[in-house]
Parts: sequence; structure tokens; C-alpha cells
Amino acid sequence: METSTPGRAHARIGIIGGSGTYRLPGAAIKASHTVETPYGPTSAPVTLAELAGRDVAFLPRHGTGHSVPPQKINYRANLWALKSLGVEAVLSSSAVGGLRVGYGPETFVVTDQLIDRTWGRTDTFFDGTTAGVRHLPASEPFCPVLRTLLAAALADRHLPYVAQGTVVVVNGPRFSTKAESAWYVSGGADIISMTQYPEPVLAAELNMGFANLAFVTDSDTGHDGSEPVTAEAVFARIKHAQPNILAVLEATIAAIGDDYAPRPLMDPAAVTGIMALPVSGRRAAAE
Ligand SMILES: CSC[C@H]1O[C@H](OP(=O)(O)O)[C@H](O)[C@@H]1O
Ligand SMILES: Nc1ncnc2[nH]cnc12
Repeated sequence: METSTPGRAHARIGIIGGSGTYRLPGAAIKASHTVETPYGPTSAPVTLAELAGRDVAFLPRHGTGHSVPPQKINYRANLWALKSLGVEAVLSSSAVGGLRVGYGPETFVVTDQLIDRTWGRTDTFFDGTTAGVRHLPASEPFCPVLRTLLAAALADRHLPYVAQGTVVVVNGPRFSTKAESAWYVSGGADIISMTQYPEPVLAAELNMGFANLAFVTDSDTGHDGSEPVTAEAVFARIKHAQPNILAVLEATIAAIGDDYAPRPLMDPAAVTGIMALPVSGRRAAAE
């Protein structure tokens, strides 16, 4: 396998692997690229591969050995790197907690809304330092077309899933208290994550479509009578779910048509400006 800088490497579809998804076992691996970005290093080298007959770019958001915690992920570098390879559609996977009835463990969720409860994360490319002032329309932060394709792939495989869900994104790395968890439910959240912000809005700022395949690994603080979540329980459940997660991602990729066009939520000239910024691999991992 070649390890190099991108050159003419290209992929239209990006996959951001969440907990447990550190490789693409069913894919034909072509190369591994260390992509330098204006924002510093990505979580890991980007793997270029062929999956379902498509060129894909794969990036595990926690690194290949799960060495990057959710609050330290360099989200801007990861999204910029995928865009620099030509990615138009991003599919991501996530382990999430379920907060209410209907979102129990072993259920897949095609997230459609988010509530941001993170802090200290740089959540825009338009931070007033290197590009002009821009304000992303974020009412529908996930791509409806990609979400429909994910739901169809889940239905085809007869997997238990919910076609919509609101995710509350907490900073981590700790899990929530019972009071916090109850408060998120009263605010409309269905599932809980530490990573689903700012990934979707950063993708949207670069005019890439983005959808998340969430898999419920736990019932958070135990609202259904189960034991409160532990990291060990999350990792065990998400490991067991890998074959289904990978199969759903592969089927979704196969269904993305040549005519797929992401929503142009951001001024294309502004995106071009961001992608023209000089690169530097030397900055800290999470600025
Ligand atoms: C023990 S929870 C660990 C980790 O799992 C989830 O991440 P991801 O969305 O990448 O699967 C959760 O948000 C935590 O970051
Ligand atoms: N209960 C939980 N809270 C936050 N992130 C999670 N990821 C998986 N389960 C979670």
C-alpha cells in the first residue's frame, strides 16, 4: 500500500468511522494519504479505497487506535481533508445513547436534528481570521437525500431502525448525570452523542452532504431500568454491530447516484476561498 501525499487522488464519497469503525474490511484499499490541512493534522491518514464500485475516502474520527477523545478531535482538519480529495457526500457512523422509549439499545437511528451542548470546539471555517463573514443556514443540518438512502439500506436489511431522531451532543469525555439526561429529554433529544457536533455543520460549510448512521449502544443513565452506561458496554455493543454498520454503509454508497448533488448551503466562492488556504501540518491537533 502506498503512503503519500494526495497528488491526483480523488474520491466522491467520504466515510467518517466512529467508535469501533477503524477500518473498511470489505473494501479494496488503494492508498493511505497523510493530508496536510490549514488546520493541522487529521485524526489519522485518509484511506483511499474502492467500496461498492465507488472510490471512497475513509477517516476514523478517533484515529486508527481510538487515541483521540471526542473533545480533542480536529473536526475542521478532518472535513477539510475530505473536501480536498473531492468528497461531495459524507457518511459517518456513531455509537450513541438512547434517551427514550423507541430508541433502545441495538436500534439504528438516521439522525435528522441536533442540539449542541458542546463547548470550546471550533465549529466554523468562517472564524473571522482567514475568510470573510458567513452564516450557515442550519435548520436541516443533515442531508435529506443521504438520510433517505441510509434508511432504505436499513429497511432492506430488516434492521431495527428509526428514520429520524434528535441528537444532543455533549462535550464528553464523561457521560451525563441523571439530571442532565432528564433535561435533554425534556428539551426534545432522543439520542446522545459526544461527536455529532460540529461535524455536520462543518461539512455543510464546505457544501458537502452529510448524514450519520447512529447505533444505540446504551440507555445513558438507565431511564429504562438498565445499568448506567459505561465505556466498556459501548465498545462491546458497537463492536458486535460492525458487520451491520459496514453493510449499511456499503449499500448506501452503492445507492448514491452519479447525479447526487449536495445542497449548496454555503456561497461556493467562500468555499473556494477556504480550500485555497495554505496548508500546514504543524499546528496542534485541536485548536
Ligand atoms: C465510550 S463512548 C466513546 C465514544 O463513542 C462515541 O463516539 P462516536 O460517535 O465516534 O462513535 C461517543 O460519542 C464517544 O466519543
Ligand atoms: N450515553 C452516551 N452519552 C454520550 N455519548 C455516547 N456514546 C454512546 N453512548 C453515549
